[in-house]
Amino acid sequence: MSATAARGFLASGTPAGIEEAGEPDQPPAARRLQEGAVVVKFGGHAMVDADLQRTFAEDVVEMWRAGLRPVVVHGGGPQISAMLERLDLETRFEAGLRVTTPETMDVVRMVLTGRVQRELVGHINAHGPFAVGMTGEDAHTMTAVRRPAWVDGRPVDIGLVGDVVDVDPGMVRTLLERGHIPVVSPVARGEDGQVYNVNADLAASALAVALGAERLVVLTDVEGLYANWPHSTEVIPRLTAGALDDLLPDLASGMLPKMEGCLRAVRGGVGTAHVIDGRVPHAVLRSVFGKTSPGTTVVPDTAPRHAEPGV
Ligand SMILES: Nc1ncnc2c1ncn2[C@@H]1O[C@H](COP(=O)(O)OP(=O)(O)O)[C@@H](O)[C@H]1O
Ligand SMILES: CC(=O)N[C@@H](CCC(=O)OP(=O)(O)O)C(=O)O
Repeated sequence: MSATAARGFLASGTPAGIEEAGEPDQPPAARRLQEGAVVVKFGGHAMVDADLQRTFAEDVVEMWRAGLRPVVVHGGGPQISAMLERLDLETRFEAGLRVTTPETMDVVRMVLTGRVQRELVGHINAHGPFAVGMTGEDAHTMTAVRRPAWVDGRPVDIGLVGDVVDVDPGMVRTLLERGHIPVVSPVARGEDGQVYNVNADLAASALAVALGAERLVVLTDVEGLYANWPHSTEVIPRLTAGALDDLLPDLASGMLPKMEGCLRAVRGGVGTAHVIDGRVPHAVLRSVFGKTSPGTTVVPDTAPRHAEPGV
């Protein structure tokens, strides 16, 4: 779907490929979502293609034009790994999280805030003066503590990896109220004076909870959560928080922080959390305005079995 078609969808109807979502001038999902923020996490694997970055930016601006309040939290794992490799620095992951030495942390901060965030801000601002980049450090938005990790039941030291324990959403709210689209890098401050590397899925989830967001939408490089991966690529379309909780210990690394983030989000009051395929152009618009979201939807335990349009 082109940007013009996407605009057409919001303005006057439904282009091919998107299910009818409601009245043509403004889909019901849009009306409902205007009440709250929609936190969109753009994963590093989904953003390796410049065209996808551009269509992602178009989607975010279209959401804004429809009256929604999008907040972007970006990843950048592959981009960090590429830079570490160029610098001849070793990198490894434990339980889906990058083992972060002080030297690694410098590179993480440089790549996320100096490059990935700037690129996204640039793509969004090609459409107008919307995006403002910030990190979790700014205005004490995210406070983190060192995250403990276990592998096979044994504790492992993963260094300066943070778990967000406090979010002050004031600055993000101020930006939203002033009509901006915040673009947030997943770096947080610690009360111990350290800067922490936070997995972007978990940062997005914590921010969504603090904002009381209507939705968390996580873009990645697969169609959703696969049942029995890597043996099958059958997508689980819908999960309650309780069912996801049971599944979590069996998940492999990439999906682990994503699904943990979705679980924390819905348990923290976010309406629904969605994992969708960011390789599909305009996936965000399909998720937010379609009758049902593609990919995997996580709902609170109390959610009605037959969800409303747009869920
Ligand atoms: N159950 C699963 N379903 C789908 N993908 C899975 C699953 N378990 C592990 N994965 C892996 O997780 C990856 C997505 O996580 P990740 O590489 O961290 O992406 P991102 O950069 O979007 O955060 C997929 O490409 C896939 O290889
Ligand atoms: C602690 C930790 O693992 N932090 C991540 C932060 C970036 C991220 O999460 O990027 P994706 O969403 O693209 O995976 C990292 O260093 O790769």
